[in-house]
Amino acid sequence: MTKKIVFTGGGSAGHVTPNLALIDHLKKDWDIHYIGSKTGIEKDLVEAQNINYYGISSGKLRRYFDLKNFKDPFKVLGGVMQAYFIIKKIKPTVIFSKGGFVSVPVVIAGWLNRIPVYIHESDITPGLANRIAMKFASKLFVTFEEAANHFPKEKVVHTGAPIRDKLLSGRKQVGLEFLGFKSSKPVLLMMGGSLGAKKINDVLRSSLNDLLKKFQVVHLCGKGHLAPEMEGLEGYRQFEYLNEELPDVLAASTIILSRAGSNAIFEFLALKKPMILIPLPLRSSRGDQILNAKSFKQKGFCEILDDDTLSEDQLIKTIEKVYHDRYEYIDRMNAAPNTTNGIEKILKLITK
Ligand SMILES: CC(=O)N[C@H]1[C@@H](OP(=O)(O)OP(=O)(O)OC[C@H]2O[C@@H](n3ccc(=O)[nH]c3=O)[C@H](O)[C@@H]2O)O[C@H](CO)[C@@H](O)[C@@H]1O
Repeated sequence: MTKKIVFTGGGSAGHVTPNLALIDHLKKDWDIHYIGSKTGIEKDLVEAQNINYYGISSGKLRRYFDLKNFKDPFKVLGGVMQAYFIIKKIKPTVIFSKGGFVSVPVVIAGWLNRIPVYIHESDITPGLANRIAMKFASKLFVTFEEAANHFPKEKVVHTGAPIRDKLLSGRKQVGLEFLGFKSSKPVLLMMGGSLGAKKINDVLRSSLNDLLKKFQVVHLCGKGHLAPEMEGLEGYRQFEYLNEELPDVLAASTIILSRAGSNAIFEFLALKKPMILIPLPLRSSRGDQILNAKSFKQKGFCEILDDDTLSEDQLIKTIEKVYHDRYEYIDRMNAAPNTTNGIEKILKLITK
């Protein structure tokens, strides 16, 4: 009998790309199904891989007051019902959840169907979705070693981050050609999290006059954040989101400016790219990125800038410092243990 697995997770790419990394390895021997929301980023990313996709209704779990908070519990309940019948029909061996609010109904429905549920948490502290979901899970896998303290001891396993294989085999020259960049000038890659980062986009763009004297800049600015007036600027390329070309563009990048989303920064670490991180501030998050960035700074992998006080001058100076000291950051990353890929450990636990 073919082994079957249901994946879930969505809302932003960080709740999807780790699933894709695992799916790549399971495709050959497992029958794979994905339950996500009807319109989230996960739908496009998963369907592009020709995986059976089921859209369910899902409510957003908010930490702030909103009239929708009264309607959304009913959507979540509706999602549990839909997921329950989908899972009952598929009869999977296991369910793997990467979190995000759409995963909650799926995890509950899996538990109701008595299917073992495994959850992965990328950040040091669990998000609201995973805090609810972990009560229904058999095992909890975590990216950060420090995260183990925030989960029930009997369930938690430190595995590291599942990283897509293709990201680790990018070709520098192909990346430079795709970007239309020269090999004689360093490349700064800016990744603002999968949904972009408006404030950093603005400060980076107004620093370009200075930055482009020393660097070529490739800017992943997020959906709806392209600046048409900057098209054609020599040494500057902007994209809303890169998929197939990302491995080559990463290989062509010398240093990275980024938010501090867990998956992205572990990918940069695996590729040994010195980083400048600007974590999402507390006023618009639970502070998970601040903890992620602090952990990397403590290990000497990055510099941190504060989103609230970010200025052009500070950004330019920090980029220049990290570029100047780049080999020191790379040495520390090379010396760090277990930083490449959590895939093997997770696969072992799932397939057991
Ligand atoms: C706003 C928000 O809530 N952000 C959270 C979200 O971030 P977000 O969804 O931005 O996730 P991450 O930064 O962890 O990962 C982004 C993923 O998208 C990929 N990518 C990005 C841009 C692009 O053009 N192409 C591409 O493939 C990256 O390679 C990476 O695999 O989940 C992370 C993991 O739980 C958290 O740490 C973040 O705090």
